[in-house]
Amino acid sequence: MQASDTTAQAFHITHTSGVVNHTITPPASKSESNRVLVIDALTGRKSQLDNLSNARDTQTMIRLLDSDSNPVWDVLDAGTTMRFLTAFSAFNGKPREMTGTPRMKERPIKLLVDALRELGAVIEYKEKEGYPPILIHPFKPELAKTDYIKIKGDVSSQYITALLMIAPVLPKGLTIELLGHVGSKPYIEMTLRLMEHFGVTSEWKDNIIKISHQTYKPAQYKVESDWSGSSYWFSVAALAKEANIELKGYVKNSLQGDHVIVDIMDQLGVKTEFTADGLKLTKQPVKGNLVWDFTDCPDLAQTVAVILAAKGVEGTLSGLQSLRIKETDRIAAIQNELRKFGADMIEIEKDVTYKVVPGTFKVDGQSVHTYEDHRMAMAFAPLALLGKVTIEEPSVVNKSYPLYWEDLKKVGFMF
Ligand SMILES: O=C(O)C1=C[C@@H](OP(=O)(O)O)[C@@H](O)[C@H](O)C1
Ligand SMILES: C=C(OP(=O)(O)O)C(=O)O
Repeated sequence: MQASDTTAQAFHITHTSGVVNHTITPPASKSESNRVLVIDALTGRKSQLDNLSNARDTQTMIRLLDSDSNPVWDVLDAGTTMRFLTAFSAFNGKPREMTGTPRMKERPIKLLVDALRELGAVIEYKEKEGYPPILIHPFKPELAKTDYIKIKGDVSSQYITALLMIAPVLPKGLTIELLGHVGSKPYIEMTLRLMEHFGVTSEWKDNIIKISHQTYKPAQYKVESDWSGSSYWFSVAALAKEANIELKGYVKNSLQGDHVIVDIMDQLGVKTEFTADGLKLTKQPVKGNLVWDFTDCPDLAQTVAVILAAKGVEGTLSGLQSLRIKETDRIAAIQNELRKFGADMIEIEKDVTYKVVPGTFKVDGQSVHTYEDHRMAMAFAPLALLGKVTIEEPSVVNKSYPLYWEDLKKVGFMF
């Protein structure tokens, strides 16, 4: 079976030598790409955006922004595309239906819709109250009813990013008061830093972010490689017998919060050195059991849970509260699949804190169900360094890392 045959039902994967000494360029960040695309659309499309991601989520964003006259925008399973384009469309002056996959119809959007309604937007739910699909009626930014809104910070930062990006376009700008604990905070910081790159300043003090009415300025921007996507290479380095892996396209002062994978993996057996154009990963001894809060970096939780189990190290993962509303219920998915290998992730505090217990972890031909979640496939595939493993529905990786299987193949994984 070819790794490029993404229609295959399952990949049976092995790696005979266990040695990985290669250079890889992971895809560009879909989070950065999707932000600069929306900012560019609000700037009259005059910027030069380099190295946009080939992730399906970004390609969907590009395709939809290119079809402004299309009354139905189907984002498929892309959370950022759904949330960012909902706020964008609310003030675009055109009628629009925003829809997506069956799973997207289960991912909440109420907090964002409520905030946009307060601003004056007219939005209806087509099926279930609080969830896509939604119908957005024409409305102009000049008619915005308020310049101050409150929104809960602990459900999805994507709602906040969506509102921030349209804030300078509103006649009086927008002040957002974040209520409660703020999750995925580095993603909000990334938004503000990218807005600044395109000429818009903001002020964030305590729980209040203030943006005055301003005009975005076209600029050149080059998207960095994806740090969430790098995590699977940290996993390969951790599980290989020998590893010397170079990852291209990364910078030390990244806008992406997931660069904390460097610190997490420093404890779990991977040493990182920054090079002129990326990273070099080599093996080092595991330093001890891991205790980590994933509130700021939820997309790394699956990778780290699998590495802990495979390395036979216990670890406590907290801050997992947003995992249940992502591409799948990621807490249940990790538990189900780790159990197939003799390990477990046990509940310490419901929905928030879990402990990975390696138990009798062994890789011997198990089949991993991927729940339409790219990160389930990518987090479990490196286990092929320890034995034969099957990954079901491998095409799920297209959402963020379409060439993942080709890249694994380049470093000796066999399908
Ligand atoms: O803004 C972004 O680009 C993202 C924010 C995070 O979502 P939440 O804010 O919903 O945690 C993250 O999980 C997602 O993959 C990308
Ligand atoms: C949660 C993710 O994406 P989104 O919410 O944008 O669908 C992800 O890529 O892990």
